[in-house]
Order: sequence, then structure tokens, then C-alpha cells
Amino acid sequence: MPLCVHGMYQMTELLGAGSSGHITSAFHILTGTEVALKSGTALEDAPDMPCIVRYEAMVYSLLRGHPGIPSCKWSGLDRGSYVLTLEHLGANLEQLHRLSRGKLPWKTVVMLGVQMLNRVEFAHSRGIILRDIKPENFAMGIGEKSHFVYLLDFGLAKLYVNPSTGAHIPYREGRIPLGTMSYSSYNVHLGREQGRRDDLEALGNVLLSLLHGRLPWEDIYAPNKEASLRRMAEMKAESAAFRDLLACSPAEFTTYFDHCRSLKFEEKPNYGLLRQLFSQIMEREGWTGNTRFDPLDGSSDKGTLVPKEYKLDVRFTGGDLTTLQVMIARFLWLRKKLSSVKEKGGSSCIGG
Ligand SMILES: Nc1ncnc2c1ncn2[C@@H]1O[C@H](COP(=O)(O)OP(=O)(O)OP(=O)(O)O)[C@@H](O)[C@H]1O
Repeated sequence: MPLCVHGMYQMTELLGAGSSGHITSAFHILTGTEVALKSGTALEDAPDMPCIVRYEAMVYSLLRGHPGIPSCKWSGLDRGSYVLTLEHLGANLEQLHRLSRGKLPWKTVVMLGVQMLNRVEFAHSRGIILRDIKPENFAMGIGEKSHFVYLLDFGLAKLYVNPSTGAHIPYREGRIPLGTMSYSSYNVHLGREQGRRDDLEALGNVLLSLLHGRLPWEDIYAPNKEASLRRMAEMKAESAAFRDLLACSPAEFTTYFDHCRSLKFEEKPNYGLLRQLFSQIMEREGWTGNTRFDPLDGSSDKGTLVPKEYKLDVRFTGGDLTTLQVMIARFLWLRKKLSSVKEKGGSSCIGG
């Protein structure tokens, strides 16, 4: 029998499992509203000790109110687990990347890029750096919001300003590299304290990987983890492979990385300039005929131009042109089908 959380949310299917806990689909038993539950185990003898999900709940409260951040409906302890009740989202960008067989079209990547940059800028404007920018941590909305990108997973997020003094955190070296190393900035490999510049460089790496399928340092062979991280750092620094990757990407990506890497630790990135780079690509490609602003753009700069219909093209390898929304619908249908097959097989995928 599926579990009921907080006496209100009936779990239905497992959506994912990560380092901090499980994510399950559920619905509110009175209203029928679909939600996603993220639960992490709290220590039995010390239920008040911090667990990652509880920490995330605090970050969600700092980021509350932006439509590109999933709303948190309830959070609290339930049978020894700390549970976050979040707005239900669709496929994450890694899943869409796989569905498109490793290569999302240029136009799609640029349009996703604008929204992703806006979400990261919003987190920064609330004093938070994310430190784990990766495709899995951006997901599309569902239904009416299936063309909007959401930012999620704040387990490694951190305040970069002291809330009482407003001072920036101090620069330090010798830090343990945190985050997902394929996408992390060059500085992270060097053990430097992360700041806003590192989130933006990681975002650049994510966009390149969505564009090209793989990043050159994902294919390296090294005898151990240390050697692999060292080699990755060398490649990110100034390797021919990285230069080649930029050479076969829109020229604006080179300016993007130059800007991120020229920033001093405490320096505020020029988000407007980075957004302008995406607009430049759109203009050059003639994607700006009918324009409007990103309706979810909570940032200060309203200069982003996106096509009116705002439909993201996705070209399957077969050559069909379809919209990202169709892909998401297909993804959701597949997920539902898989979970019903599992249930018929007698093994419930629901925790407990
Ligand atoms: N609100 C949501 N709605 C739908 N799916 C979600 C939601 N939140 C998370 N997921 C799915 O679950 C996956 C894992 O979620 P999340 O990244 O929050 O967990 P995590 O434990 O921090 O993972 P990791 O250890 O990989 O960082 C996401 O990539 C996403 O596909």
C-alpha cells in the first residue's frame, strides 16, 4: 500500500534517487494536486540534526517567490524522514538530452541558456551560489509551464554573502572540490573557494555539453581519480581540445568563457553582457522576428529577446522537427507506463 505523507500526500511513483534522498510523485488527497516529495532520512535519535533535505528546505525559503524555482508547499518531519513537498516538474535536461540522442539543436540550447542564466542570476541576487550546476539540476515544467526551465537541488548551495554584514565570503584555497567535476569551473579543480563566476563557468560547460553531446574531458582515461581530475583541469585550462570545442560552437561562447574567467573572486558578473551574447546569436539566426521578454525573468535586466511563440525545436536524429513539449509529453508517458509495468509485476517502486 503506498505511503501517505503528512496525512495529506499519497505517494504514487518513484521519480529519482540521489545522494540526499528519494524523489517520489504524490498527490494531495483532498485537492488532487500533483506534487513531488523529496525525502531524506533524519537521524532517529537526533531528529533535529541537519540533514541535506532539511538544509535544502531553508534554501528554498530564501529563493521563494520566483516562478523558475519550484514552489515548496510543505516541509517537515514524517516518520523519521525530512520531507520537502515541491511543485511537480517534468523531465530534467539530462533526460531530454538523452531523449534527443545526445544532441539538442542549437536553437533549443540557446533558448534554454537564457532561462538558465536568469535562474542562476536570481539565486545570486538572493546571496546564494549553487556549486552544482549540471543538466540534472534543471527541469522543465509540466502542462502550461512545459517550456519553462526550473532550477532545483540546492544541497550544495551556499550563502556567499554574510547576511548580517553583507560582506562577501573570504577567498580561500585548498578547498575540497565540490559539485559535478565534468561541469565545474577550472578554479574548482585548483581547490579555490567557489563564487558566482564558478556557477557561470559551470553553466557554460553544461550548455556546451548539451550542444555537442559530450565534453572532451569526459572521455579521458586516467589510472585514478586524482589523475583524472588533474587531467580534466589541464584540459579545461587551455587545451587544444577545449579550443576546438569553442571553435565549433557559436563565437559568443568564447566571449562567455573569457568573461567568466576574467572575473575576480568577489566581482559581480556582468549578467547583462552574457544575456546579450545569447540575444546576439538569436538575432544573427533571425530568431527574433516577434519578440517578448522571458515572462519568468525575475532579474533586473529586461533586455532578453526571445521568439514570441517560444517553442523550442527539437530535431530527432530521424530528421523530424517537433517541439520540446512533445518530447516532455513522451517522457512523462513513458515514465507512467514503466511504473505501471513495475506495479503489475508485483514490485512496487514506492518506498516502504
Ligand atoms: N520537483 C520535482 N519534480 C519532478 N522531478 C523531480 C523534482 N525534483 C527532483 N526531481 C527529479 O529527481 C532527480 C534528483 O533530484 P535532486 O537533484 O533534487 O536529488 P539529489 O538527491 O540532490 O540528487 P543528486 O545526488 O544527483 O544531486 C532530478 O534530477 C529530477 O529528475
